[in-house]
Amino acid sequence: MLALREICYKLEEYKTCVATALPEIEDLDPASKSLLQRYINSTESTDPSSTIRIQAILDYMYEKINIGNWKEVKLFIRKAITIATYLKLLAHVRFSDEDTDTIIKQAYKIIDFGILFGCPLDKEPRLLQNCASILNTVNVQKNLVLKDTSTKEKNKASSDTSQADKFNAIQIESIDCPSMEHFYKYYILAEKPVILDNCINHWPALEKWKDQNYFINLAGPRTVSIEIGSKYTDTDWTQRLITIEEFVKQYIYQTEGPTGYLAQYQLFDQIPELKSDITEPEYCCFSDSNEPVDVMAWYGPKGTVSPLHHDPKKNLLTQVVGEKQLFLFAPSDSEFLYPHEHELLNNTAQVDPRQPDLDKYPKYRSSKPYYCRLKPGQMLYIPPKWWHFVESLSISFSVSFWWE
Ligand SMILES: O=C(O)CCC(=O)C(=O)O
Ligand SMILES: [Fe+2]
Repeated sequence: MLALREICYKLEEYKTCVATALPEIEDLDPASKSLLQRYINSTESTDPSSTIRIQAILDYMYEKINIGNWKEVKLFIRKAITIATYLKLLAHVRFSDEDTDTIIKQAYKIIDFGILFGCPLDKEPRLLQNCASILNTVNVQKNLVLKDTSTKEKNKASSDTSQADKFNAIQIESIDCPSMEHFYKYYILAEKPVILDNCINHWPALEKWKDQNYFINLAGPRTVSIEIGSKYTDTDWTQRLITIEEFVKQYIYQTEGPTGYLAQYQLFDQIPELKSDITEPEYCCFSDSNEPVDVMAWYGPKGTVSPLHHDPKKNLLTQVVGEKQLFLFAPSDSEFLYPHEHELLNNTAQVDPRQPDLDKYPKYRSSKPYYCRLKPGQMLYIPPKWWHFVESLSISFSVSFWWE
């Protein structure tokens, strides 16, 4: 366990790389640049009022990124956010006069703002993640009040395993951890979905993640972005920034109020400690590109719904905690599923396969649904462009591996 002063020294070791990164951000306005430059300068950072001045830069940048479409936000602004965040963190840890617990919790909030809205610097792409790892070496008091009910939920949900008939659907076949060749030939090349059993028995996550206190312990004060509302196609759907501790307490265990879902979230990038609980499946090596595999977390209570949609990459959707029901359709079924017309939603279809409205969507009758209930320890291979609808039947944590 390190003292706060040592933490400061360790954080400050990144100053040199930030100092070289700043001049390379070419389009940044000279006023912001020279202000940031002043704070990288070590004598200036011993001034406690620097927190306020750096915050002013961050507020200004934040205003800029909130204009227009997120995808069009200029990278130089996001790089400047990363640098300003780092400097704010230094000033905060050095000058805050709160108790250590509060300082550390606040420090995680500062870092996560930078991770969410900033972007990697070329020279030190994991700057803020590394700062978080340094903070992890200080022991903060944990506040655990939760009882784990996931086992109860799981048993209830598992009581009915074969629902495929009820939905007039074909049960997706499951096979025991196939050889690489078998998986490649009969599923990847054939573009066929399949459930893989017994491939992740060695994952520590299967045990560790059953207890939601584990996440509070490991990363309670970290901020994440969650989705609120039953599904992203609803008009009242929104997103919210929240700490993991608040999320677990307010949304994982809640039975009333709107559903909160930590969906399609790069949690393992932000909190690398969680990565050691899982392993990238070897099947992901069958790739047509050098792009890294996208590893996404899907963590939520019972009742989260991902409406019928398709994704461009291959997917091994891995169930770690709880149970989900899924409906899959081949790409050739698209016309029977009524994709939304708007460009932003045209990978999403309107039909709800649980209760298809056949008056509104008569062609659905011609579709061929595939169905499964995915249980802890199982992986579902979803070929690229296959439609999928996903509903959690209990508290659930899934990890998807997307690759090209
Ligand atoms: O689990 C979910 O809610 C959706 C998962 C999904 O759509 C995916 O992995 O591509
Ligand atoms: Fe998906």
